[in-house]
Amino acid sequence: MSELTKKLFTLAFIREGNRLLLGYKKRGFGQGRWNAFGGKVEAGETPEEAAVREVQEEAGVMVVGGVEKVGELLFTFEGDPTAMHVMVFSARGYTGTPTESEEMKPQWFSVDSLPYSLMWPDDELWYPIYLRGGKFRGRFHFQGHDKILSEKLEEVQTFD
Ligand SMILES: CNc1ncnc2c1ncn2[C@@H]1O[C@H](COP(=O)(O)OP(=O)(O)OP(=O)(O)O)[C@@H](O)[C@H]1O
Repeated sequence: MSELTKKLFTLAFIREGNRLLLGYKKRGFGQGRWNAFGGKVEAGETPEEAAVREVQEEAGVMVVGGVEKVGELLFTFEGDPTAMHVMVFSARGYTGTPTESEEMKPQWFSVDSLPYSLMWPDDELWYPIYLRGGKFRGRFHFQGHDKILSEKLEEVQTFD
C-alpha cells in the first residue's frame, strides 16, 4: 500500500443573506474557476487563522466574529500521492469592500444562481448542504480536474 500524504487547506465563505461572495481564481490551482477563498495552512497557524488570513489576502475583507467550521473535505487525484484535506468555514461577519487581488476576482452571486458549470465539479454536490445551514464531510477522487471517479458525502451534526 502506498501512503497518502495529506496537506491541509482552508476554504471560507462570506455570505450575506441570499448572496454569496465567490472569487474567480486568476492563477494557480483551480485557475479559471469560481471558488470560495482559501489556501494552504501555514506552519504555526490554526486552520481558523489561515481561513481568516486567506479571506483578507484574496477577497480584501476582514472576517468579524471568527469563522465557523461547516465542512471537511478530502480530495485525491489519480496518480497523485498527496491528498488535499480541506477545512470549510463560514465567516460569522465581515467588514470592508471585496477587492480584486492578484489571485482572485471577487463577485457576489445569488445562492439560487451559482455558476456551478464554472466551479469544481464537487461543489454542486456539497454546496446545497452548506447553503441550507448543514454541516458535511465528504471525499472525492478525481481523474484530472474535471471528472469525479468516486465520491462519498454525508451530512453530520458535529465534527468530533
Ligand atoms: C478538487 N476540488 C475542489 N473543490 C473545491 N475547492 C477546492 C478543490 N480543490 C482545491 N480547492 C481549494 O482551492 C484552493 C487552493 O489553494 P491554493 O491557491 O493552492 O493555495 P495557496 O493560496 O496557499 O497557494 P499559493 O500560495 O498561491 O501557491 C483552496 O482554497 C482549496 O480548498
